[in-house]
Amino acid sequence: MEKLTGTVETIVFASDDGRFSVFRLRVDGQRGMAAATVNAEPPLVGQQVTLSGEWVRHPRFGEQFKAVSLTVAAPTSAEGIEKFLSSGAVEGVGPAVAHRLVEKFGQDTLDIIENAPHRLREIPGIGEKTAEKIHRSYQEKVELKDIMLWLEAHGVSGAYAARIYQQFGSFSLGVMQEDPYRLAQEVQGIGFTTADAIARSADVPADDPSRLLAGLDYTLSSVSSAGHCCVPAEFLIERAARLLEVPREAVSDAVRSALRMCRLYAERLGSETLIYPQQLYMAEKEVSDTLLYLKKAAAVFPVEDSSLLIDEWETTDRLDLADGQREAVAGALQYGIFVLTGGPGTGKTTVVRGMIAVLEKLGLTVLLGAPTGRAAKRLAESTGRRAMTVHRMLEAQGVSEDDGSMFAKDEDEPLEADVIILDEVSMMDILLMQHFLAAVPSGCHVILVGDVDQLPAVGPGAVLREILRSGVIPSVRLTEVFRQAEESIIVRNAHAINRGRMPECEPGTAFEFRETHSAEEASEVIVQLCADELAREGIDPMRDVQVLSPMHRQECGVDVLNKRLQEALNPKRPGRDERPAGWFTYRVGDKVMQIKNNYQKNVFNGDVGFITEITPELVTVRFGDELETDYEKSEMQELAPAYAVSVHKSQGSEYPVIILPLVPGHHIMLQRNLLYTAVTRAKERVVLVGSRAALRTAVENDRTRRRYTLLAERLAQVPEDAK
Ligand SMILES: Nc1ncnc2c1ncn2[C@@H]1O[C@H](COP(=O)(O)OP(=O)(O)OP(=O)(O)O)[C@@H](O)[C@H]1O
Repeated sequence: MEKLTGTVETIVFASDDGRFSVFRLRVDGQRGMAAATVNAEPPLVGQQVTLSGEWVRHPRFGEQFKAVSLTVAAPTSAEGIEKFLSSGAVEGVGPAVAHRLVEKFGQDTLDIIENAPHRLREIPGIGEKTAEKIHRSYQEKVELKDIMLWLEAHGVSGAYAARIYQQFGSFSLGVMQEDPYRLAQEVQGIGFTTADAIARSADVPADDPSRLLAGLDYTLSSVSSAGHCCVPAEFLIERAARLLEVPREAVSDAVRSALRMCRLYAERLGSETLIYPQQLYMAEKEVSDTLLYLKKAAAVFPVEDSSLLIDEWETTDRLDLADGQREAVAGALQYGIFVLTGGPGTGKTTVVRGMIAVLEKLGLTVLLGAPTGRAAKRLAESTGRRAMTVHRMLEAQGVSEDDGSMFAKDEDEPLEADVIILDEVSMMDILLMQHFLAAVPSGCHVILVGDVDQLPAVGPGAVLREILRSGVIPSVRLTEVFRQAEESIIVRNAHAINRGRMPECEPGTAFEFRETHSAEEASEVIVQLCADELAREGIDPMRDVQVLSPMHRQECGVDVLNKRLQEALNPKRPGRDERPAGWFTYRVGDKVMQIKNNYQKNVFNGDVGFITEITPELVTVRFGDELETDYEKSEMQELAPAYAVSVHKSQGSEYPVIILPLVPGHHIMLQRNLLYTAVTRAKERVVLVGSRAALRTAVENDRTRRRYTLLAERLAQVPEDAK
């Protein structure tokens, strides 16, 4: 490793996320300048830096010093100080003021800015406010530099400095030294591993209680991101002990003390003890309590004979409801909480329309919602009423959910409605359900509609399934399929798959299977179908076809398919602007998906659009016919390429044609409810591509991985008279 010392002359490039920069420096004892790169925030112009790393040859930029670490000393010479201050690094100081300051205070300038800012007023033109501004801005730089130095000195990348400073300001060094695990909890982008590296270098012992707790938190959060609300104690202890490299007994003790502090909670189920993080314990308990309360506190609507009202609607709508459907419409009038489930084409939407008609006839206010923007839009279209996302209904505050939404609607300011109907409830996790139920006014009837056989929510819990499993919440499960036979081979096959039977796949029908012998071949067939075969049949591969995949990585995973489909459907051309962002280079014309709800832009998770323009600052995306939205560089992570999307991401959306690869490499994802969810996204045509063996595995595998949650037990356990 070589060392290089010099004075920074110019900053050539600094990435927005502070993870990479290029600068030029005048190397000590040498003539001329050198270019250097570092995976960190850039130093300041005028700073004395010492780099260690190696010389490399960049194909475009030539000889560069690639630094793996950078340490900074404040400029010491008067000339260096003036250069540093002139660079605009300190607010309130430009070249003229810098010159006057150095002329007056010489080598002491920085010392005076830092420790005696009142003296800055000796310079004509600097008043009290400006002096204070200069002091504060310089102080910030000094602190940031100190944090960076501390991190580098402890073997952790200085790139985290800005984020730590943003969160803890002047307390940063204190937090890093005294309570480093707070970094993992409170600084975005810092996980347990980084916080642990910082803590260990600050000599925090391996069995320090704060370390054990942080390790438990981390293990529990990775468990909940796999969809669980709780986890068997044994499993938690085993995993945390392995992560922390400490004996199991130490972790057991930490669990016991966390339970005493109410940081963790425990429940017993048979011989098993299940451990919850506090947030999910509260969520599960509140959801259970509120559901039972709603059941008990249902308002009695002014209707003598509901069947007359239903008859009337059947006549106007020229429809004969099946018994289950009738029971469900009546359920909306009768119960404070009611669940309607059923597969595709079983008439859930028809029942919802019936419910709305009957409830409105009684002059009741009905609110409609769904967990995603796409699902809300479809609900609005099929009922002819306004429908909102649950987040919007609850008036989520904050730009996107990641900001840790707070909701304006809650128990203190509940929603205003007599009845609330939510669709696609299989996609709601326990936390969203908790927030929703908190905002339901007393006496209001809540109707939850969804297909319980779909994949559960991405977040923790399996709310819909658990409510049904409890057996204590009134519900109807529709099983009869009403869709016309000819248009419903997709629906028929969806039901077959759901019962564990192989689907009928016939060439030339709306449900085809293309046999391939390798993942490479499958991905070639998919590209050929989109770029050639379907296009020749007049199907627009960009707008009408959605390629889905069970996985992200691997040959037939979402990432590879996106690259290959982009190459085939929207190739590189001179004059077609591009923007690299992470692993994908976006191009004008690309099909993209919004992957977070963004209330300011009015675009929601799952919305698909096309890039219409790329400038050095902005990427413009058109969603639908009306909405055009600009994305700044820092917002690009809200987008993902959408030539192919994961089955999970497709939940709640429908497409004319879906193509799904099923190859043995997808092994763990070959599950019945995943295949079922994918197939039920298609309105007109399904093409499965892969091996029959993989299809069979998916159909037969109904061992959907168990989700640890005790919502059903909680609901069912409460003594009958309290329900
Ligand atoms: N009782 C009935 N008699 C005749 N046709 C019906 C009946 N119920 C529903 N249908 C028809 O069956 C089709 C499917 O119904 P609907 O759209 O309500 O089902 P769904 O469960 O919401 O389906 P999906 O989940 O696929 O949207 C529609 O064309 C609807 O008009």
